Amino acid sequence: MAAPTIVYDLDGTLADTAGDLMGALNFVLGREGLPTLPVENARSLLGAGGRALIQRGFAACGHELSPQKLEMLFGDFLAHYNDHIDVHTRLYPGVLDALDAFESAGWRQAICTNKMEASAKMLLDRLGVAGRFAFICGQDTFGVGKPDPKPLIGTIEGSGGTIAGAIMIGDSGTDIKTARAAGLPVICVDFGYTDIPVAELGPDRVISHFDELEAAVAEVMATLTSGEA
Ligand SMILES: O=C(O)COP(=O)(O)O
Ligand SMILES: [Mg+2]
Repeated sequence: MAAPTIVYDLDGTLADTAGDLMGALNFVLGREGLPTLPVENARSLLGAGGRALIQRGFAACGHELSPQKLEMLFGDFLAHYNDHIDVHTRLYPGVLDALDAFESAGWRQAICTNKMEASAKMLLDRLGVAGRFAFICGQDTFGVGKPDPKPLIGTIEGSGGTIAGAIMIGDSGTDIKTARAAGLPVICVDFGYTDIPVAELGPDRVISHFDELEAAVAEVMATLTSGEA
């Protein structure tokens, strides 16, 4: 059987990126003369990519954006973000050990994020882990972002893996919907960016630390092969 594939979401799952994403949002809000938003707002603003973050951030300040204005702000947001991508951003505790464990066990590992592909690759490189992943997929890689299953399926295929035997690890309802639409099991961390507690959104398992990931994956995979799913 081909090596199984584990596909990770990035923001709120592998890395705590909220400080730098909210920093870039606050840069464009400030430039428009609007108040800045606290980093705690990240839970309800992140998860659907940069354009959605800007739209939601401006909506929180009572502003609707025209498509043209949004594109202009997105360009400035992205330039600021890419220049400050790892000021506050860190991998969550236990991530490196988990990546080591799955690599040693022969898994293919990949990323499927709603970040832009270039930003995701730059960030993973700065965090010293880009080489761990067989494929890194962003919101622009296949022309559509999560929750459409296309980027997840493309990530698995791009990694040389197969849907059967693949699993998604995420932090939000977006990741759960994406995994379900692609027919994959999904495990969620409970410390990421979602305003509704992730346990209420129906993942196969919830973990609170990466130390719990190997056991959770083993349990979910055993359930699938025994047909109890
Ligand atoms: O950039 C975002 O809003 C979310 O990205 P994610 O898909 O890695 O959580
Ligand atoms: Mg996420």
